[in-house]
Amino acid sequence: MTHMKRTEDNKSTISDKEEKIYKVNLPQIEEAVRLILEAVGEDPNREGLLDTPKRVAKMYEEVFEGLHIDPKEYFKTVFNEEHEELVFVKDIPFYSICEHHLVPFYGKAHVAYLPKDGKVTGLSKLARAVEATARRPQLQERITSTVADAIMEMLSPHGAMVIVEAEHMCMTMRGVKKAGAMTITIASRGVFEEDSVKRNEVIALMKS
Ligand SMILES: Nc1nc2c(ncn2[C@@H]2O[C@H](COP(=O)(O)OP(=O)(O)OP(=O)(O)O)[C@@H](O)[C@H]2O)c(=O)[nH]1
Ligand SMILES: [Zn+2]
Repeated sequence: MTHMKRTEDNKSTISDKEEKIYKVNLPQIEEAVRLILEAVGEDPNREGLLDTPKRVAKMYEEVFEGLHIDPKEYFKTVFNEEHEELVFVKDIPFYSICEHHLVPFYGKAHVAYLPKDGKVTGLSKLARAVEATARRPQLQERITSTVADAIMEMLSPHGAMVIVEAEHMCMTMRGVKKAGAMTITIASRGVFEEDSVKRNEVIALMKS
């Protein structure tokens, strides 16, 4: 017989995190933005720019809110469900900020794992882990491996596989200027690392 059980204490951990007021130094960001505007030759006191430092500070608070969340926490939500075949959430949209240039990179993440010993997490938690990991100064490779490693550590599955495909604005609007170039990164753990058939099954589903 199968049954689903939610771990109550874990649920409250997530809620606490989500309701947290992020401690970001907004005035310091505002001052920095005023300095940048001055430095590029703008007048931060002209009407159109007066509220810009405030807006940018709030934007950074939002896009970097993942700095205050440990994605592993989400995988404390575990259902005891005897399912030992593939679970795959694909096409999870995400937006992140490249840590080299502080401009966006964005695309889709695909997260698969093969549960073991009845440890199945909530589907939304896979997407939440991507979101929390993306919302900080990042590298695409690090988003990919962080999510895969968090699943492995918290759920001890047979394996986990994360594929991220993204376009980097630092390669599009500046520098090499190659609009449309997509970067694909893969992290394969456990059986997905060892077994190319299993890996290819995920890749085929991703493309379907
Ligand atoms: N591996 C990796 N590199 C990234 C990522 N985002 C941006 N980059 C790269 O980081 C590199 C930084 O290179 P640098 O030579 O230090 O900086 P740069 O002079 O601005 O480089 P260009 O972008 O080539 O003009 C560039 O090649 C970017 O394309 C990422 O998520 N992963
Ligand atoms: Zn960059």
